[in-house]
Amino acid sequence: MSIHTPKIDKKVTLPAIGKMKGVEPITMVTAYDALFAQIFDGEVEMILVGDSLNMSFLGKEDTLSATMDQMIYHTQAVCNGATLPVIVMDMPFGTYTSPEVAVKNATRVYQETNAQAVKIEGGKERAHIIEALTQNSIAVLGHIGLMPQFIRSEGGYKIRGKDQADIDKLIEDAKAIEAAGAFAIVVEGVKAEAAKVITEAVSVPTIGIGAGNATDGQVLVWSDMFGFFEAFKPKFVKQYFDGAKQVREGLEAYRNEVKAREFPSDEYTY
Ligand SMILES: Nc1nc(=O)c2c([nH]1)NC[C@@H]1CN(c3ccc(C(=O)N[C@@H](CCC(=O)O)C(=O)O)cc3)CN21
Ligand SMILES: CC(C)C(=O)C(=O)O
Repeated sequence: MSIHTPKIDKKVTLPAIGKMKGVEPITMVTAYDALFAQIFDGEVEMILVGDSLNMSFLGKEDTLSATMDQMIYHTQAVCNGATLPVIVMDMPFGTYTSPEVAVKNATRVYQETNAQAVKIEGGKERAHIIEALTQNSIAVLGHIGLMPQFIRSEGGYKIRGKDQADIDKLIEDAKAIEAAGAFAIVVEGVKAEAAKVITEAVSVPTIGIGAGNATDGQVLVWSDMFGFFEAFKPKFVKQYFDGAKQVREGLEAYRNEVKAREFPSDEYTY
């Protein structure tokens, strides 16, 4: 039905993502269902089925209680809606505690969904997990910097890369997960200067969120960028659409018409 012409007209592959570094910024958004995935199909190179869905779909306070079953269900929905972007599923908290556990859980992602990769939070300390996954032919998107699955143990969401020691640690993390085989790395909540040097230190693309504009790509949570998520608004969120406001206006019009017996008019009546 759409008269819209998509920007991307063929399947995006993981090697194609790698080749975009230094050539063209990579665009990524989250999606949790088929309807929005269908709208995003052909518009962005990558879609993340983020465990942020625990907050912006399920309404919980943090991401920690997301489960494999829940993530797989949403990833199936997203894969039903979008076929062109690389689709990445976030591995939930506690599902990659050892190489064996990680391989067992991530194998389900390839067997039960059409996702091309999984995302794992963690730097050097998780490199052996990423290595086990990639050696078992499961593609991994790394994730360093502010890592939401660490919120309780860290005592909050903390911006990283504020001093040279932390920048050095982040570079070490990025290099370790690149060496372990990650095809790209999400760099979240990091000072722009730090994200720039991290990006320069690795040969795989960095995908930034709250990490300035020197990374090789950007990712945003769809419900943040379109104004549906109202629980909080981090500084890095740019709102491109006023979703909640538009929906409320639509609902008010509907309510008024129903109350006035104006809807359904003849046009909508058998
Ligand atoms: N809807 C949504 N959007 C997200 O970007 C997101 C999620 N959910 N859930 C998982 C994580 C959590 N994220 C967050 C949450 C809060 C801040 C935050 O409060 N940031 C403060 C700065 C904190 C500091 O200075 O140390 C801010 O004011 O931006 C940042 C990232 C990003 N992720
Ligand atoms: C914020 C992004 C990068 C994420 O991990 C998520 O959506 O869960």
